[in-house]
Amino acid sequence: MATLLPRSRTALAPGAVHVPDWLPPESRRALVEACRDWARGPVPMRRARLPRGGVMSVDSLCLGRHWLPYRYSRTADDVNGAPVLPLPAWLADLGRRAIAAAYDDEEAAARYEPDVALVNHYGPGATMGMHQDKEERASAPVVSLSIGDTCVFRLGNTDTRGRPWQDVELESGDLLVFGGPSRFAYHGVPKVRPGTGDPGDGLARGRLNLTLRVTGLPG
Ligand SMILES: O=C(O)CCC(=O)C(=O)O
Ligand SMILES: [Fe+2]
Repeated sequence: MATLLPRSRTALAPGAVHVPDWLPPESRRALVEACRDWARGPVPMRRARLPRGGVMSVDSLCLGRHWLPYRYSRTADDVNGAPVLPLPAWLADLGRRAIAAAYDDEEAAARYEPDVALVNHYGPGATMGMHQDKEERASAPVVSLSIGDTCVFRLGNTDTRGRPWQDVELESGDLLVFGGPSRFAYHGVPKVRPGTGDPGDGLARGRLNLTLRVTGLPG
């Protein structure tokens, strides 16, 4: 989206860094294409069912390991039981470059070995409630990439899903890393702004989010 003021790298909280416009247009297009390929299977995108009967409004798929509320599995136990696709080496590399960019720390980047990616697509009306990413058994940072429509991302605190929180607009190409003291902060996506994405990204509509994580689970 065209902005009047240039947006700059911002530390939102200790360990939480927003890097606007980090992904160049060709990388956005390549990621959109890759997501399309992954969605062809063996595990299609799905809306996860929550234990109390609700259904998430985002469509999601996983690489490396399958996430379902609230655990990881090698196979897509709540979809079709198929093994999930591996996390491609190029995507883990992108994660390392993201850590280097956010923290300006080449050593932290070299150590970063994500083993899962979660891909979410926000179609019309989709949101994500406040939650912690806590099925992982490691405290390495989460790398989050946004493509398509702009959203309001809400970064809360580590104690409760309520205030204090801060809202930040994530636009197409933005990188957000949350690690260190912010790794287990509550967060969510209360709003996506329809029609704000760049058609050049190759996404017909909605918002795509990829998160890379280190599960710390035995291989
Ligand atoms: O869409 C986003 O920016 C956040 C996604 C998220 O929090 C998650 O997949 O756990
Ligand atoms: Fe999350």
